[in-house]
Amino acid sequence: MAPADGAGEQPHKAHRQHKSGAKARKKSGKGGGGDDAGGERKNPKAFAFQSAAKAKRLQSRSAEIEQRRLHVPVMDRSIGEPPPFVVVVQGPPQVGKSLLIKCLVKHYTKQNLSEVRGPITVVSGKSRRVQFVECPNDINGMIDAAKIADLALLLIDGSYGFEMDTFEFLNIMQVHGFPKVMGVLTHLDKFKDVKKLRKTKQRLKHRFWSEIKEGAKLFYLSGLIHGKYTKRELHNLARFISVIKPIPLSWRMAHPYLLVDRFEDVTPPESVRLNKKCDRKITLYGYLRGCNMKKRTKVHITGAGDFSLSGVTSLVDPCPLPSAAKKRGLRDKEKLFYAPMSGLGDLLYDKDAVYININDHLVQFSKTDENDASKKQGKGRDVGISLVKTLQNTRYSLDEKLDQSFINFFGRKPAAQSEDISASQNDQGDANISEQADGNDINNADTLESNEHSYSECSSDSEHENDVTTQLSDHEVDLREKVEFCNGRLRRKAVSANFKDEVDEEDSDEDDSNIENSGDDQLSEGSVSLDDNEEALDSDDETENTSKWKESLLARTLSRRSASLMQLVYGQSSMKLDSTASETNDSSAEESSDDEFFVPKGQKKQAKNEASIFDDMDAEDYSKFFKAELRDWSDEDLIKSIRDRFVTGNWSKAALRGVEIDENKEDDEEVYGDFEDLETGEVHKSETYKNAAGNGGAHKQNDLVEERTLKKLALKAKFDAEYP
Ligand SMILES: Nc1nc2c(ncn2[C@@H]2O[C@H](COP(=O)(O)OP(=O)(O)OP(=O)(O)O)[C@@H](O)[C@H]2O)c(=O)[nH]1
Repeated sequence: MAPADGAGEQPHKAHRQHKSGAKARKKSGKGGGGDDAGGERKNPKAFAFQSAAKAKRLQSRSAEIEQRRLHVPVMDRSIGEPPPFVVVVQGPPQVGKSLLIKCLVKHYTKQNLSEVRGPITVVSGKSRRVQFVECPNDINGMIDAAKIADLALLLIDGSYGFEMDTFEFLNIMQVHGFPKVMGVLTHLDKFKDVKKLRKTKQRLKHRFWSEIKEGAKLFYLSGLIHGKYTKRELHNLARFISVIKPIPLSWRMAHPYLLVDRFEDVTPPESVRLNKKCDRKITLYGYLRGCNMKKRTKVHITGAGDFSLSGVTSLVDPCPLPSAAKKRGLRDKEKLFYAPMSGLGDLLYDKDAVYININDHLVQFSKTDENDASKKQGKGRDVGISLVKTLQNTRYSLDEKLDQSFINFFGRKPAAQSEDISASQNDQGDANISEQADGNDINNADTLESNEHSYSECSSDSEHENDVTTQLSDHEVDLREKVEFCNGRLRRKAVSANFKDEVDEEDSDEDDSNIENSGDDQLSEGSVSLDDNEEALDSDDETENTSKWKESLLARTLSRRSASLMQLVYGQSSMKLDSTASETNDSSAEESSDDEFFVPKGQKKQAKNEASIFDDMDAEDYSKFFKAELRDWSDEDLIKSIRDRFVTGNWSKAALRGVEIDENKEDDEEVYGDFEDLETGEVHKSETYKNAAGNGGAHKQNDLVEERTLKKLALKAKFDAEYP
C-alpha cells in the first residue's frame, strides 16, 4: 500500500513556460504587448533614411518601377504552355559549338549526346524548356537560324579573336529582328601566360560591348576537363539561359512559324515506285510559335520553297513540362529531353502512332544464346532473330532513310538531291526563284564586302601580311576581313581599326590596376561585372561605342539595290542599261534644247531634279533607285518638285507637267526622229528631214541651221536683257 500512497502524493511536474517561439510571442503580444510594440514603432530613427544618396537611389528605383508598370503590356497570345525557348549556338568553324550543346544537354538532362543534329529540346526548369540549335557555318544556314532565335550564343575563339562569321550573323540578325545575344569565349586554355589571358579577355570584352551594346553578357569557358567544359562555368551559363526573358519581336508574334524537330515522308511507296519524282507528302513535327496556323495556309520551307498546308493537327507534347507530365501515364520518370534527329528521346508521338524506343541493354539477347542457336542450326543466324536485331539497331529507320534521301534544312544537302527537289516542284518554281534571289542578294553583298580583305599566313609577324584594302564605293567600312591560314585551315579574321589585336605592353601595365579587382570576379562568376568597368566605358568617346559593323549595313543595302530581276535573268546590269539610256537622253536633250543653257542656275537645277525623279528609277521595280547617293531632302527645290504628287498637292499640275515632258519628247522626235531598223535594215527618216530633202536638199538644210542659230542668238539676247 505504501507505494500506492507514495504515488498519490507525488507532485506534478511544473508547467514550463515557453520563452521563445511562436507561443511566447503570442503570449507577450496578448499581455502587455501594446506598449512594447508601440514603443518600437515610435522610434523615429528606425525608419528614417540615413544617407541622402541612398534615399535618392530608392526614389529613382521606385520611379523606375512605376514607369515600367505604365508601359503598354505586350499581349500574350499564347495558349497553354509556352513553346520551348530557342537558343541558337553560332560561331566560326571548330570553335566548340557542338561541344557546348553537348555539355549543356548533359548539364540539364544528365544524358550524353553522341552527335548534335537538328533541334534538341530539354527541360530547363519547372516551367521552361529550351531548344538548342547549332547554327551551320554557311550564310543560308545563318539566315534560317537568325529567323527563329530567341537567344543567340555567339561563340568566339578567344585565342584567335573575332572572326567575320560573328559579324555576318549579327548583321543578319539585325535584319530579322534582334533577339537576345550572349557572347561565349572558348579556347582560353591556349593562353599560358595568365597576364596575357586577362588582357585578352578585357580587350575582347570591350570590343564585344562596342560592337553589340554596353554591358552585353560575355561568358568565359576557360578550358576543358576530360574533353568537357568545366561544370562551374556551365552551371553559370545554364542559369543565365534559364532565366533570360525573350524579347517579343512583333513580326514573329504576328506570324505562325515552326521549328521542325522531326519530319517524315508519308508518300505512298507505290507512287514513289512508279514515279521517283512524284509530288511527295511530308509530315513535319515541331512546336508552333507566333500565332495559330490555319489549314490551307501557304507556308515557306526554308531552302525548299512555298507549299500549301493540307492539314494541321495538335499532338501530345513530346517533351512536356514536369508539371504536365505527372498527369499522364506510360512513363516511369520524367523525360527531360527530346531530340529525335540526334537520336535522343525514347517516345515518339506521330499523327497516327506512338513509337517506343527500347534500349538494347533492356532486351534479353545474349551472345551465348546466339552462339548456341547457330551451333544447333548448323548455319548462320536465325532469320527471325536477325530481323528483330536489325529492327533494334535501326532506331529511326524512316527518319534516317529520309535523311539520306533529301531535305536537309541547313545546307548539308547534296547538289544532286536539291536538283531533284526543284524538279519535282515545278509549280512552285517562282517561289524557289525568289528564295534563291534573296540568297543571292546576300551572297552578293557578302562577296562585295569580302573584296575588302587581305591574305596572310597566321603568324605574329605583320610584315608578311599582304594587305590589300579596297574601298567599297563611297563608304569606308571600318571592319576589314583578313583571310589567313591558321591551325591548318583558312580563317577570316575580323579586323577593326579601333581595336588593336596585340596587347600593348604599356597599356597593360596601366590597365592592370583596374582589372585586378574585377578580373577575379569575372572568373568566378563567369559573367561580366558591369560596375567595375562602367566608369572606364563612360569616359570612352561616344563614337567609339557605336556599333562599327552597322556602318557596313548601308553599303550592303545599297549594293543590294543595284541587283534587279533583269540583271538576274539576263545577266546584264539594268542599272547600266538605264544609266546609258538616261545618258543618251541627256545628250540628246542637250543638243536639242539649247534653251536649257540659258536658264538661270536655280531653275535649271529644278528642271533637272524633275527629270531625274524618273531617270533614276529601276525600270522593273519602281521601289528601287539605282543611284548610289540618296537625295538631299533638305533641299527646298527638290521638295517643291514632288509636292504635287501627294494628296494635298495639285494633281492636274503634276499631270500637266507629265504632258509637257511628253510634248517635248515629241518635238525632239520631230527633229531627230531618224532611226534605222536593225532587223529589217530599213532606214526611217523624220518628217522634217524628209521635207527638207524633198524640197531641194542641202539648201534647205542650210536654211534650217541658220534659223536655229538665229533662234539661239535671240534667246541669248533675251536672257542677257533679263539677267544682266
Ligand atoms: N582546348 C580547347 N579545345 C576546345 C575548346 N572548345 C572546343 N574545343 C575543341 O575544338 C574541337 C571542335 O569542337 P566542336 O564542338 O566540334 O566545334 P564546332 O564549332 O561544332 O565545329 P564545326 O561543327 O565543325 O563548326 C573539338 O575537338 C573540341 O574538343 C576549348 O575551349 N579549348
